[in-house]
Amino acid sequence: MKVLEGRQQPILEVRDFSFSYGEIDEQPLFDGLRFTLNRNDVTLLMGASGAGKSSLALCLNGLYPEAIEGTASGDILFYGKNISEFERGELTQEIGIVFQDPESQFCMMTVEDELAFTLENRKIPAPAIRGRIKAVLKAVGMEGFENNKIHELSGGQKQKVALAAVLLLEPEMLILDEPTANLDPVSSLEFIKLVGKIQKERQLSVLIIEHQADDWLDLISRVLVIGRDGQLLADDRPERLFTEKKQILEQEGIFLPDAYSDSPAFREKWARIVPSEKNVLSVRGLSFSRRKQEVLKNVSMNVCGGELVVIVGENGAGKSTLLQLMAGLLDPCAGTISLFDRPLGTWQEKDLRKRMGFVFQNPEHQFITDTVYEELTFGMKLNGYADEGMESAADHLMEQFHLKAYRNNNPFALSGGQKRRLSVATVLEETPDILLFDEPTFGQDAATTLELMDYVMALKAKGIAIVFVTHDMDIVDAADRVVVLKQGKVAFSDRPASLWKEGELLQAARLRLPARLRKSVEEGELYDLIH
Ligand SMILES: Nc1ncnc2c1ncn2[C@@H]1O[C@H](COP(=O)(O)OP(=O)(O)OP(=O)(O)O)[C@@H](O)[C@H]1O
Ligand SMILES: Nc1ncnc2c1ncn2[C@@H]1O[C@H](COP(=O)(O)OP(=O)(O)OP(=O)(O)O)[C@@H](O)[C@H]1O
Repeated sequence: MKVLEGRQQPILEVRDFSFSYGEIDEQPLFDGLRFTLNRNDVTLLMGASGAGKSSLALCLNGLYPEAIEGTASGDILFYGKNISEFERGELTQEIGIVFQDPESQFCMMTVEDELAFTLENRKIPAPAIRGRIKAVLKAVGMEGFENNKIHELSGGQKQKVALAAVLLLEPEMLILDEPTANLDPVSSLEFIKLVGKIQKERQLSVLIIEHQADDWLDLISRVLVIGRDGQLLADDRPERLFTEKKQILEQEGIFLPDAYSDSPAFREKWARIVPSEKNVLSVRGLSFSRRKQEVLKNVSMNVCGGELVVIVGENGAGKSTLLQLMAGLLDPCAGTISLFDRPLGTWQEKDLRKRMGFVFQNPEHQFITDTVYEELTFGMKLNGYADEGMESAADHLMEQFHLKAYRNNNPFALSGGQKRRLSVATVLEETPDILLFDEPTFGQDAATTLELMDYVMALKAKGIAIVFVTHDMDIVDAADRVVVLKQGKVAFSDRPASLWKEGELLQAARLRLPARLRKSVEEGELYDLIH
């Protein structure tokens, strides 16, 4: 593509673009959008969960109408040419997109095959392929993973491979849809730094979709906000949007960056309720191997009634594996896991599921029915709910989790944040003794994160034991106890306040301080975070 020098060269022009998953005149998702993205600009796209950010990304990159059903009007031009005039697949080489759910973009078995496929499509000569793959894997922190099977990677590792694949495309424009959602805190910072470097080197146009702008502030020059009503609510410089126009974000329930926000830290939002001393779940001497790799080594921990325990650690540390073992979905190679002093293996499956709720890292792995309502009532039916009770319980959950308008929608056709809320809501129909959540708040805007946490904290106050796997250090800060996993071993288990003093451990486990401490302490004083 021939490009002119200069900062204001338009790369993508959106002219009066409207889109609907149904008919365009009935409730369009966005309506008459008009904006231009320039070469060498980094733009942040913000909006409440469900506002239409991912859908817009798919339209911009030409995946509509090929890959998504719906109706649209208006035009999108790439370097002045209407995107509908591009050959099939041509535009996807020019506008690289990293999807919100990285699993949806893979088509090969191993990491190397996936990346080689991208390079072969670009007609890169075979002898150069290996070297390029090695270099890109190093850049995203996945050196040596060439022969690993993609479906056997951890969530964050998959996200890193998806990023590597798009970087290999060397596109003119990058669209990144919540690219750091599953990355550990330091990997997330490293990735943002990498995007900045590549953007500068290649003068790319980058569009980032993120709920939390904080770590991107040094990179972005412009912010677009789409409202729940499908209108473009703002198109401005970050400094102005986050100050003079911040009420737009507040009204839409969007996170203000911490540097511009005076809202209290998460840990101050909920009254501190001391957990009981009653052990609900105990893990003793647990070891677990996947293939020949020992993923967990001699792990012991307890979770008490009314306690919020968070498990943290770098991508691939073994967090999701530990949670699945705690839920009885995998069997330990050594050690025991007991619920109320009875090993999990001695429980009837039906009783175990009544007493414990489990939310998968990827919400789609959990969905088994065709509508939001059926999904919510599936467990209730198994547990013998009466019809009227079931209807009102499901209504209550849909109301709480902003899913009422999607009652009859297919769970797979929800937005990322809506899927996450549905997967959390499905385990709340009963009041179990323990809830295990794998990254429950990812993909949420400020308002829905707070509502979800309010709900969970109310359950904790009732005495329910809660375990989170999370990369969100502000949520860690609000927990009763934090367990740090490092290469499958427990490296720390105590109050979060004690962890924040352990600079070396934070660094080794690729963690960060929560925002309230980052604000007051120069992070670099504790350790040199990005090398
Ligand atoms: N394939 C689909 N069919 C029908 N409706 C859909 C489909 N995909 C998404 N939607 C609906 O379109 C709306 C916008 O979804 P989209 O994923 O674009 O939102 P988003 O702003 O990216 O949200 P989030 O921040 O939660 O990821 C949502 O209400 C969603 O339920
Ligand atoms: N199904 C599987 N088969 C083989 N190995 C696996 C499988 N699932 C995960 N692993 C490996 O086990 C290790 C731990 O994975 P796990 O998903 O528990 O990590 P995690 O701490 O949850 O990571 P993340 O923060 O990226 O989600 C990783 O090295 C991963 O590659």
